[in-house]
Amino acid sequence: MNSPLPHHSATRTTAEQPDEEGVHRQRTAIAALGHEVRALVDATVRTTAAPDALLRVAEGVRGLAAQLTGRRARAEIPVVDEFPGGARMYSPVTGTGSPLAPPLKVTRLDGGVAGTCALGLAHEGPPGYGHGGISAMLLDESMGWACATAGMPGMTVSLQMRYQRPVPLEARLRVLAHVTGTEGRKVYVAGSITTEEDPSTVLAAAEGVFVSPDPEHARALFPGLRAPGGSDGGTAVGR
Ligand SMILES: CCCCCCCCCCCC(=O)SCCNC(=O)CCNC(=O)[C@H](O)C(C)(C)COP(=O)(O)OP(=O)(O)OC[C@H]1O[C@@H](n2cnc3c(N)ncnc32)[C@H](O)[C@@H]1OP(=O)(O)O
Repeated sequence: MNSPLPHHSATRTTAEQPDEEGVHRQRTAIAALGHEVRALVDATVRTTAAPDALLRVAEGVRGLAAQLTGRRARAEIPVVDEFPGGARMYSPVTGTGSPLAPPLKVTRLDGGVAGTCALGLAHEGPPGYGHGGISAMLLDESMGWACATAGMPGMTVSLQMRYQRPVPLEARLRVLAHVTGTEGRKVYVAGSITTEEDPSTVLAAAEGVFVSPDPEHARALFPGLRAPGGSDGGTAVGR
């Protein structure tokens, strides 16, 4: 699992809740498929193959996609997820099941979180370097985790980025985030990206404001979210 932070396993209601072993098997399989599709994405943006080969592969991929049956509804929280504050298998940032995710692995630090990942050619902005939007995504997500770790899961209302050096592709990166203050439902957070090799040179930095929605707003935004036990329809957030 990619998100070893505290989670709320009872915050979601589903008609068919698999047992712990079933969830583990499903997550393992989701991560295995995510890994292979990420490799496919990498090969897709790296290849120099001729048009005939590209068209042949396109046909094969269409056939594979047709085997992925079932369809999760837009606001449905996957049975393998723990939201908020836990595993998000299909997150475009941390999700081991997402071909879009680097994926970023987040761990708790004293006073914040640290994330590690490497970006690939699929995340390119300037040739050889990461796209600025991808850096913002890594920071936004890590800062969101810092809020959750501080007990105030929230949504970004402001994110100010500073791009100081280009972020190299194919280098191990370290993303740090910590809460700098709170004011009512507002959480102030700061974050930075460096390489693991040179942690003293900040490549990109961000300051953000996150807001914990009040319970009524959270219920409206996330209808799949329920309080532990699910009886009162309340939420585990918005405190
Ligand atoms: C369940 C959790 C799940 C948490 C889920 C976590 C998933 C993590 C994902 C990573 C993070 C994301 O990408 S989140 C996705 C991107 N963000 C969004 O889509 C958020 C869109 N915004 C919204 O939906 C809304 O703004 C909410 C729900 C966040 C808050 O609405 P609200 O509850 O009505 O809050 P509102 O009264 O307007 O504002 C609350 C306080 O914040 C201040 N405020 C508002 N905007 C700003 C701002 N830009 N800069 C400074 N301060 C601001 C207000 O002045 C007010 O201060 P005062 O008067 O109280 O002093």
